[in-house]
Amino acid sequence: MENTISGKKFHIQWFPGHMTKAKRMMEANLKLVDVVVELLDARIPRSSANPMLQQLIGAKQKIVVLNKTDMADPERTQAWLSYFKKNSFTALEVDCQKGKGVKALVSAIQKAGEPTLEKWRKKGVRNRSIRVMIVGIPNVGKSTLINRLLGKNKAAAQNKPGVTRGPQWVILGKGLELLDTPGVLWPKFDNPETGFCLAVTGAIREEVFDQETAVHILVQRLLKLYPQELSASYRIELAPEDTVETVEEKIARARGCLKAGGVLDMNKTIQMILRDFKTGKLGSFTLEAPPREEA
Ligand SMILES: Nc1nc2c(ncn2[C@@H]2O[C@H](COP(=O)(O)OP(=O)(O)OP(=O)(O)O)[C@@H](O)[C@H]2O)c(=O)[nH]1
Repeated sequence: MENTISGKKFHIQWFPGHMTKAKRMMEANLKLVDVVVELLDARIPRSSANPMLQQLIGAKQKIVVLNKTDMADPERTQAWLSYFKKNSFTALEVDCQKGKGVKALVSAIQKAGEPTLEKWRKKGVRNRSIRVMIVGIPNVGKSTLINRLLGKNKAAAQNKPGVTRGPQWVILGKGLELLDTPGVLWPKFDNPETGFCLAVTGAIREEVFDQETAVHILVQRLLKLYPQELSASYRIELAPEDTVETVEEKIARARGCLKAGGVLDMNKTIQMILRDFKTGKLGSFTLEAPPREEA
């Protein structure tokens, strides 16, 4: 993929090959479940969704869950939840790291599974559990959510895309059974904007995109959306004549990113900004607004 975004060329070296196996496995597993929980990154609800999922799950019940809300703009999270609800989706917010919203999710799954149970009851089956599966793009927090639902550290959660494996059903209690293996949705790169959002939030490995360009676009975006927060976070004064480059230099100076001889170390600065954004240290930012708001 190569294209321009905000006047800058943004290229992602993406080889979808290794996602094919994950996709096949997910398709097979989807057939086994009653309720699908689609986990999205609250900072990029559009880019972290894969529209193909809807085709794959057909008429099955789906719950949209915005995760990492601790790192997202609360106002935009509410706007996205309203948007999903208006479009007839059950939508919730969670912070899987702290376990916020997980109880409400369990209730929502029980509610979503009720029509299936009703069908089974009509056939005379009384003790059938609701079968659930979590799906989402790499690094969105699937394993962390499974751990939260299990209440113990069973599935391995690591901050590296593509590490979740090992299928089996686990009993959650409350009439719920969870597929231990989440469905890994392949990231979509239908436009450079999506690629950029996936890159700066950690859904794709840093080796496959140009960090400098990604950070330039990120700083440009933050200057537009969250200038006060950016200025407060790095303790820099912003001026009307500032450009992305001058702002990055101010950040380098404020953070003492210097090479020998007092020269600004822009490489180090770029990596620091990217890390600060990814980990939420920079602030609670959401890069995408729901469709109607943007009009
Ligand atoms: N701040 C924050 N971090 C989170 C949250 N949920 C998950 N994380 C972090 O995000 C990273 C990825 O989480 P995982 O649970 O491994 O994600 P995954 O979707 O299973 O990842 P893959 O195995 O790559 O598909 C980890 O460092 C988690 O600690 C959250 O709500 N807030």
